Amino acid sequence: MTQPQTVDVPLEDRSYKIHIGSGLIEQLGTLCAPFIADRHVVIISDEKVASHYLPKVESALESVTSRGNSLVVDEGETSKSLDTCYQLWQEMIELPADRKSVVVALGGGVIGDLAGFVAAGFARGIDFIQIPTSLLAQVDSSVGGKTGVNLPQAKNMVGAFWQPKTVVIDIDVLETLDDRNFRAGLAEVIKYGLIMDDALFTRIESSMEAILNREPAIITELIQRCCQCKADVVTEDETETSGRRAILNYGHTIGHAIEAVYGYGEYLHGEAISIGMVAEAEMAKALGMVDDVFCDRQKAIFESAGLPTTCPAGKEEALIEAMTRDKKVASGKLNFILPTKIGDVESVATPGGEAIAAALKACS
Ligand SMILES: NC(=O)c1ccc[n+]([C@@H]2O[C@H](COP(=O)([O-])OP(=O)(O)OC[C@H]3O[C@@H](n4cnc5c(N)ncnc54)[C@H](O)[C@@H]3O)[C@@H](O)[C@H]2O)c1
Ligand SMILES: O=C(O)C(=O)C[C@@H](O)[C@H](O)[C@H](O)COP(=O)(O)O
Ligand SMILES: [Zn+2]
Repeated sequence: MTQPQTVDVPLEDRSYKIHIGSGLIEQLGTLCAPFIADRHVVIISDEKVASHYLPKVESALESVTSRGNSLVVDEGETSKSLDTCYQLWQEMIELPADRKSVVVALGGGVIGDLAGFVAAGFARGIDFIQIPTSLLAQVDSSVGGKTGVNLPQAKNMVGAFWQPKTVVIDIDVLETLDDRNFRAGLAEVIKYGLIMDDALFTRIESSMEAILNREPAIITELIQRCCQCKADVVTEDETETSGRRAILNYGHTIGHAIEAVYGYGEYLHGEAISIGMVAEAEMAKALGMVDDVFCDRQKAIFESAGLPTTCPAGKEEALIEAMTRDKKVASGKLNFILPTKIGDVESVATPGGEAIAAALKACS
């Protein structure tokens, strides 16, 4: 077994390590011992992930604590709701969990965001650990401490910044992830190339076959590079105050609107932001920030990853309405993160109607 790689997230008293490698679920006891030894553990997972990995995780953690419970919710985006939080808080108080209990999020981004928020709210905040199992969660959502749930009107509208104590990424679990969800995770990987790492973008372009074949070396490399990119951004602007962290939102203004307008079921997050990035690049083109060459190259990489780049016409008004509820709206002005070249983006305050129309036309 090769040594796990680590990425540090230096955030003063909220600092933590991300461990990346093969066979790490078996090593969970050792990796998590500093945070869970002899403490009560509440593993939160979804039914699909639990069916594959819960017994293994429970048994690995039993080596460091004898007190633990597992709570399993339905799989899918609709579990990222206040109703599910309430249900989990009720179950935790009955266990009973207390302020020294530790939540372990075992699953994709839905479970990480949900369980993180459950931990942030329970007894005014208890420790939590991320064990991300989808590609999307391994490259993005498990890092950085954004936790929360959706409202029907707006994605991720209720939440908290709550950093995990550690993140353990076992690449072996990707074996059981279905193809559609694997490709959805690639949308966030491509995003990191587009917003801040042109070499990563070129690497993805030239390695798509190996990536889609899930060759461990390239997958480990992508996870490591994305986690490092995210750690760098989060370290600079943990709570999205200076604006630096907002670059991670490229494609998300339209992407989140698509997810909400279609009822959080039709499009996976990665699919919605793939369409969102294509549309927002058209907006940047309408503003003279990028040219056709950029837009074509970006669209081609999403197509080669098997990701959607359009959604049906007819929902433009609902999409605009949903965008007005984006968390990047400040003092009534909606900010978009738009590309200037591969590897760089800028924040643009309320582009004109023509640019927004160009973006929505590109969606359909
Ligand atoms: N907090 C953040 O910074 C951040 C960043 C990006 C995305 N997100 C959020 O993440 C969510 C999307 O995450 P996701 O795409 O992981 O969705 P998800 O958690 O629903 O997982 C996708 C599907 O894959 C299954 N699955 C997960 N791991 C598996 C495995 N190893 N084997 C078999 N099946 C597995 C799940 O059961 C689910 O059906 C969205 O809600 C999005 O808003 C948050
Ligand atoms: O971590 C961040 O910051 C991001 O923006 C990462 C995004 O990929 C992610 O989808 C995030 O949940 C979106 O955040 P939001 O603040 O727009 O809800
Ligand atoms: Zn995202």
